[in-house]
Amino acid sequence: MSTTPLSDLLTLNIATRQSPLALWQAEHIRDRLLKLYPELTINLLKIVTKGDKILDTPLAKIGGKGLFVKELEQALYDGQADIAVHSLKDVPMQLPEGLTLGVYCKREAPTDAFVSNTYDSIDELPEGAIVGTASLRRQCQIKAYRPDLQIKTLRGNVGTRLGKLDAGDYDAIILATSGLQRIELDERIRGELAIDTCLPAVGQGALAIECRQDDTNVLELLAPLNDDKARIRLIAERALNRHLEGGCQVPIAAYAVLQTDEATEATTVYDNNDNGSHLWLRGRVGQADGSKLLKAEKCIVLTGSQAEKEAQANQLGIDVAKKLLADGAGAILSAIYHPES
Ligand SMILES: NCc1[nH]cc(CCC(=O)O)c1CC(=O)O
Repeated sequence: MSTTPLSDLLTLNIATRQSPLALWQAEHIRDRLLKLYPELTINLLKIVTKGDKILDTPLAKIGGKGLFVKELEQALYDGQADIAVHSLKDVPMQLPEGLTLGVYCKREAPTDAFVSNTYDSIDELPEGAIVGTASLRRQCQIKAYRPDLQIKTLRGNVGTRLGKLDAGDYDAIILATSGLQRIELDERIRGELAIDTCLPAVGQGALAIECRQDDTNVLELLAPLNDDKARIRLIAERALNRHLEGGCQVPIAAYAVLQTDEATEATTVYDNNDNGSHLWLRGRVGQADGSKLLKAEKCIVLTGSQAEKEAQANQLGIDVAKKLLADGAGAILSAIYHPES
C-alpha cells in the first residue's frame, strides 16, 4: 500500500455497497468532494458484502464483525478503491492494519424511528403487538420499556424492511431515523424514540470515510469533510464499544453529546448542537429479553488541543465501559459472543 501519486488524484474511486442507502451515502460524499474539487473524476465501485447476502438470519447469529465492510476494505488494500464510505455504525471498532477513518462527518439524527401504518408511537401499541427489528440493542431496550411487546426478526435493506411492514407482518418496525431521512423516506417516520427509551447505537447517524493510513494525498483531500466535534463524540462511543469488545450487532448502546453544562438527567430530546466543552457519555448493555438493562454515564470537561480532547474522549469511553463491566455487562455479553460455553 502506498500514497496515491498526485497525478492519479485526478481520479478517485469510492468503494460502496449497493443498497439504496449505501449508494446515497457514497453519492453524497462524491458530490461534496466534487464541490470542493470540480476537476476531480470520481467513480463508484459497487460491491456486494456478506451482510448483504445473508438475509434470513439475525445479524448477531451470523457472527464475525464487519459484515458490511470487509469486502470494501479489501478493495482499499488492492488499490481498486481509494476511499470507502460507511455508516459509522457498521464499522468494527478495530480497523485492519494500515487503514484509518480519515473522516468523521457531522452527525445527523442519532435516534431510532418508530415506523407503523397504524400507530403513532410505541406507547400507543396495544398489548402484545409485534415489533420488527433485528437489532439486539433495540430489542432489549424495547422489551425493558414495554415487556408485553413481541419482537420479531426483521432483516434486509431499508426498502425491504418497509415492504415487510406494509405486507402486514408487523404492527411497527424500528429503523434508524438518519437512514430514512437520507433516502427521503422520512414521511414513513411516525416519531423518534426518545433517547432515554432507546439509547442509540455507537456511531448511529454519522458517516465515516475509510482510506489507507499512508495515503497522505487522499487524507489531505478528505480533510475538509471532517467534523472535529462529531469526531470527539464518536471516539468516546467507539472506545466504550471497543472496551466491551462489541461490534454493532450486540446489545450495546452508547451516546455522547457535547454540551455547555454538567446536566446528566435523563432527557427526551437529543442534543446534536455540539456546543460546549462538557462531554457526556451514556452507555447501556442489555439482556435480549429486556429483563436486565445496565446503565452507566459520566460527564467530563474537555481541555487542550483537538488531539488531547480526543484522548480524553477515548478514556471516557473506557471509563463508562468499566462501570458497565463492574455492574455485570461481561456475563451478558459473553453469553452472546460465546453462546456454546
Ligand atoms: N445496520 C444497517 C444500518 N447501518 C446504518 C443504518 C442507518 C444509518 C446510520 O445509522 O448511520 C442502518 C439501517 C438501520 O439501522 O435502520
